[in-house]
Amino acid sequence: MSTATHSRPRVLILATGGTIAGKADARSAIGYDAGGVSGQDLIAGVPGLDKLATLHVEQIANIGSQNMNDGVWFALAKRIKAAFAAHEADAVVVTHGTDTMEETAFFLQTVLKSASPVVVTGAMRPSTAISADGPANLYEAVKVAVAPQAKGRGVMVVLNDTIHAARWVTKVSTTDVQTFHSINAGPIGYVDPASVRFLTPAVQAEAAVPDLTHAEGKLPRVEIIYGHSNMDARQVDHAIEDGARGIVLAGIGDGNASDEALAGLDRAVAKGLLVVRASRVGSGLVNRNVEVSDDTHGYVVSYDLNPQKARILLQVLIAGGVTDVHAVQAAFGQGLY
Ligand SMILES: NC(=O)C[C@H](N)C(=O)O
Repeated sequence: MSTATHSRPRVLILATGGTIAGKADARSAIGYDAGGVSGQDLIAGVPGLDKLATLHVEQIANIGSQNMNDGVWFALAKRIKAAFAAHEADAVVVTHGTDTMEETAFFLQTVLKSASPVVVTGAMRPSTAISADGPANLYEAVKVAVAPQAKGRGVMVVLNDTIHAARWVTKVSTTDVQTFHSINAGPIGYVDPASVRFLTPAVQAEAAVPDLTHAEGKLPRVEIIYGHSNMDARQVDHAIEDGARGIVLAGIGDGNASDEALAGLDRAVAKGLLVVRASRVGSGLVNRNVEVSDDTHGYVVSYDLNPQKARILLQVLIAGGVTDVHAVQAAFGQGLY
């Protein structure tokens, strides 16, 4: 991308696939394959996009986000960091599948420390569907990315006229176009043909995590173990034997688990694994020392982070050498006031 002075803001679009790039499957009336249409073709299908910004598109991957992986995450993080460092772009828009969009957005939020906007968008209907939602979402994502008031807000998710912060956004419907909600906090803003309006001031918490954007390859292994009634410790013991560095409990209620499962988690702590108590419930915070004495067991709590985001934060911390239980707990509290 040129660094010359531009009258329009410069937006780097990084395409990774997803339903937004999905095409109908000729074998079935309802089926489609996520990924397939190129980022270049996606922007060509959105009238007026070129009037919002000078666009440059790069294809980072073309996959359904069910196949999202550390390799694509690091490729995205490095490219975004390099683009901002070289003043190549004023903002970045990532096109992505919705299944793991919240995880990619949170990973990027965790490892990037830039005031320039990064907006992740996608679609619930494939590009070939009647009333495909991708073009409007892409248009709105670029519109938010270039809005002056988007600066300093970190990584955002924009779909269906709604702007979400990476920390709180989560997918709540398998099929609805309004699938993203910001649990506990609500959306941070709205975008519509008339305006981009934020509901909160721009305060981006300084992430208490190491800079990993130069790291290569894979994040350390952290398992999520889903709590349920009649729970034993077999999965916990298996994770220990299998070499996991950490376990996130998607606990019942307030991050709870049976005595048997907790005994397994204690074995994990004794073996040097980091154990984070999160909740499968979907809203509310998991606080320390309520029904479970975290101080005694040596556990960390996830506060407002859902299990899949707690896993990412723990992976990034371990990868960066932050393994002291107090430092890990402090990092989970960053972003809360
Ligand atoms: N709506 C979607 O994008 C779902 C798709 N499986 C994906 O995450 O890539």
